[in-house]
Amino acid sequence: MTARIIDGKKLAETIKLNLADRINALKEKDIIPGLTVILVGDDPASQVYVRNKANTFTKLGLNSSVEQYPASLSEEALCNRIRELNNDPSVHGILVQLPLPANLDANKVIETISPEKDVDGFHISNAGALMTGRPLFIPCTPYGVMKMLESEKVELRGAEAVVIGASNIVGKPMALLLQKAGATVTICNSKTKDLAAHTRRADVLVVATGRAEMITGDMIKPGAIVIDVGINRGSDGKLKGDVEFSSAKEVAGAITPVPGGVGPMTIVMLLVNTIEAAERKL
Ligand SMILES: NC(=O)C1=CN([C@@H]2O[C@H](COP(=O)(O)OP(=O)(O)OC[C@H]3O[C@@H](n4cnc5c(N)ncnc54)[C@H](OP(=O)(O)O)[C@@H]3O)[C@@H](O)[C@H]2O)C=CC1
Ligand SMILES: Nc1nc(=O)c2c([nH]1)NC[C@@H]1CN(c3ccc(C(=O)N[C@@H](CCC(=O)O)C(=O)O)cc3)C=[N+]21
Ligand SMILES: [Mg+2]
Repeated sequence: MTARIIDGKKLAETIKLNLADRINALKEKDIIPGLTVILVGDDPASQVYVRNKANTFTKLGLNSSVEQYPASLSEEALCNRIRELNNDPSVHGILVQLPLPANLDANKVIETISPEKDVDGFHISNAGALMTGRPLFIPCTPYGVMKMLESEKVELRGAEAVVIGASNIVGKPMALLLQKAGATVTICNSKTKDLAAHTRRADVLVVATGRAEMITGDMIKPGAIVIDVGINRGSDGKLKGDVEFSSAKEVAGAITPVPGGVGPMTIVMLLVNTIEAAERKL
């Protein structure tokens, strides 16, 4: 048996179509949801993502601007610019593309963003709000994964969910959302002993490590739902997930591809969060 492919690109398009009413209702009140993306340095991969985000926004008639700064930008100058954006009523969302150059303290920069405009959900107060069950913004990638599981009608209550990766932007919020939905959650990291023993128990397996194709079919429970968050660019320029798709699809019940899986969902949830931020200003 071969796995069902969970088409993130298609689901993202469907969600976008369903946002039209909310966007129009805002426009009738003369509000156009606006996102400002700040990119520091000249990492080519970051430039691609930032361009994808901006294109998605403008196609839907939303405002989006990208501000690019040299890697030499000082922390103070960056924080001052963020404070200006915090006070600009035409800006509903502010996103500082990560990773930042090493001379900048990412925590300090993110905590300068007003929590009401932190559409990534990375601000420490938004992380705390999510943890205590009162989220202001749900981080886009885990949010998108939950929408994929919903669309697949995956029963999460009582499910064994295993999340590999424990970052603040993917693994940890992912685990919280799965837990809230009723799953029994295990979080694995690079020190986990016998990773395969954990992954083989998973009804729902979410992989977010940044280690290309580290999860192979023999590590997957037959019929499991496999969500591959990884984005790894090979030396051939092609994108690879953290899951070896060819072997995993022979065992899993359903699986997300890379590209065309979680990535497009992340962008559409950023749209959702920005619209939500604008609606709160009504
Ligand atoms: N599709 C999308 O929209 C997005 C994709 N990504 C992609 O997702 C991946 C993860 O991103 P991010 O969370 O930011 O990465 P981080 O590097 O911040 O975190 C990686 C996590 O994986 C764990 N890990 C690393 N190696 C192993 C291993 N061999 N076994 C078990 N756990 C391991 C680390 O463990 P430890 O804590 O012990 O260090 C850490 O917790 C990347 O490929 C990234 O590009 C990220 C954001 C959005
Ligand atoms: N503050 C901040 N917020 C983020 O959300 C954030 C970030 N920093 N830094 C980098 C990661 C990564 N990320 C992706 C978003 C979309 C795709 C995406 O659209 N992927 C497409 C293909 C892209 C391609 O072809 O390169 C896909 O998987 O089909 C991928 C990765 C958001 N991130
Ligand atoms: Mg993807």
